[in-house]
Amino acid sequence: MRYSELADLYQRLEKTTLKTLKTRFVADFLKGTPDDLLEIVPYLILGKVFPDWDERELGVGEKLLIKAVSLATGVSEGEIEDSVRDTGDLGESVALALKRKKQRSFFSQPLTIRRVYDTFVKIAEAAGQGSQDRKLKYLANLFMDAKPEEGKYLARTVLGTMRTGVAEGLMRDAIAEAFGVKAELVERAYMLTSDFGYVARVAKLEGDGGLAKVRIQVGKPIRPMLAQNAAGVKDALEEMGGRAAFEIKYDGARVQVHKDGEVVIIYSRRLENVTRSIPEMVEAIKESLKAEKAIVEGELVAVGEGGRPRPFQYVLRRFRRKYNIEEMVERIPLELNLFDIMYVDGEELIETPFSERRKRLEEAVSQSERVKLAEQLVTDNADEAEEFYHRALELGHEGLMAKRLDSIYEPGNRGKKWLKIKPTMEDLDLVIVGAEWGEGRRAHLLGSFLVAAFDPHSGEFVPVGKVGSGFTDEDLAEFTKMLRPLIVREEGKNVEIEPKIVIQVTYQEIQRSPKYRSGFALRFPRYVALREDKSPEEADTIERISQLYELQERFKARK
Ligand SMILES: Nc1ncnc2c1ncn2[C@@H]1O[C@H](COP(=O)(O)OP(=O)(O)OP(=O)(O)O)[C@@H](O)[C@H]1O
Repeated sequence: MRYSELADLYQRLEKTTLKTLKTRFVADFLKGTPDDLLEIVPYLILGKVFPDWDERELGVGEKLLIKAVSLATGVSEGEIEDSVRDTGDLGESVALALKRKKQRSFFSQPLTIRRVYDTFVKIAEAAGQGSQDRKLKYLANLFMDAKPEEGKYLARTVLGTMRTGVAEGLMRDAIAEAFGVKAELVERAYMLTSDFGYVARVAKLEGDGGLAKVRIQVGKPIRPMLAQNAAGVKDALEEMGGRAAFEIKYDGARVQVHKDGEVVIIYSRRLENVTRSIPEMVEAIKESLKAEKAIVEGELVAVGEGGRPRPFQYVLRRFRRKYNIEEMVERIPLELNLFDIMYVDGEELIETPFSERRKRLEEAVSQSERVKLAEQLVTDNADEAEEFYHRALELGHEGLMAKRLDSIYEPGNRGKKWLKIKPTMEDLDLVIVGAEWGEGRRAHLLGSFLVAAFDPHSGEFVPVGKVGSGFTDEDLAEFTKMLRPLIVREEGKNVEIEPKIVIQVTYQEIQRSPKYRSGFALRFPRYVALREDKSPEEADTIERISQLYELQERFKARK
């Protein structure tokens, strides 16, 4: 299949904002995709080469890409850079450079999707000495045979800046439409395997029946089950029917561990493979997890003096580190608090009640200094739970989780089977969708950021406020650098930004307001931290804000 067909699809997707139309375009394309490409095409459509949980990445930056295009077209690197400054869009500039190319090489071969993908794999796998040169050569070869439009999308794929507005929900619907299968079954299979390529293949070749039989697989991350807020311990206990498991809510980063014999893979909350950044945990898990094959979940916490937890950003620093990891092992010691088990030695446990899963977890793990079980109290006594809650806070933890004893594990669901209890109003994790250039000394920096919540029904991001405080000068410089490539449109001082970056925002209150389409506005929003561990679709939703609003009003009424 020709790559030009895919380029054509990207172009059509870019030209419409209508979700139904986009879904149809993607569905038609998938329908026409041959079986052997079905595992890779959904990801290419999403603007990715590999699923997020795949450890491979291209490792190609803007500089190398420009060099490759220069090599392929004879247009100098300087000229391409100038052009990027003019167009503000590298993809566009690559297309322009390809248009200027004097002559098509005599041996030029039309690009196929297979060739593009195989080249990407080679680029991702190039390592060690001379790898930059090899990557350059592979890329230049692709651009040599690319038509301008193809070049544009190749560049965007390589840099991860595709802007076709296709997200997970749309892909799910498109797979269902393409192969005439039920969207719920596609969703279910995806929640269990996080693999659109695999799901698309099963949908096509085995239909609804095949999808319904999809099981979790060691080595493919399961979408995490999530929690809602509770106003307090008492409310939580009531909601759970009078008796519940309370656990410490550790303030770290959630991880999902897949063990298969000697192989241990650790996924972050975003289901990215973070194994390499925490080698000491891999060893500790191998020792503690007695089962041969297992999938377990827990919260990874950075421990400070006297065993007190440090803020979750420390764990994220560990995840980010690519070099001199050993030094970080010393500087930021970690502890894993396991709280769930989804699979053990051939047995799938997600439909097993939580109380039983906990037992299985206890059996599968022998605790050590680095690997522990989340501290738990099963009770029907509100005072006892309250006491546990206060002790958790005193020890420096975030609060408690309450879990229904009879609940199954619901991948990707934020239901009422798990509730979190925290002392303050919850900070929100919101997506940056716009910004404003500063003034005077800060004219070259983006200053105030329009933040939005996710609406899973429409797949859109709906603004709820503007955040201008809480940033240091360094933060603003970093955000400007990060957001510049994501600028979609500029109008005067205002810029529209592609929803990619999630930040944690604190605020005084949620207000009802006609100012935004969401109907809500944050009062005194303030930046707290960058949430690199969350994708835009994992940001807080409009429903959640509405729930928090109701909780807030209840709190107020009580006071
Ligand atoms: N004992 C525990 N059981 C379950 N989750 C826990 C536990 N301790 C800490 N956590 C963390 O709390 C989170 C549960 O809250 P929620 O489902 O709302 O996730 P979240 O959106 O990441 O929220 P938050 O920002 O509060 O961590 C889990 O994702 C996990 O990272």
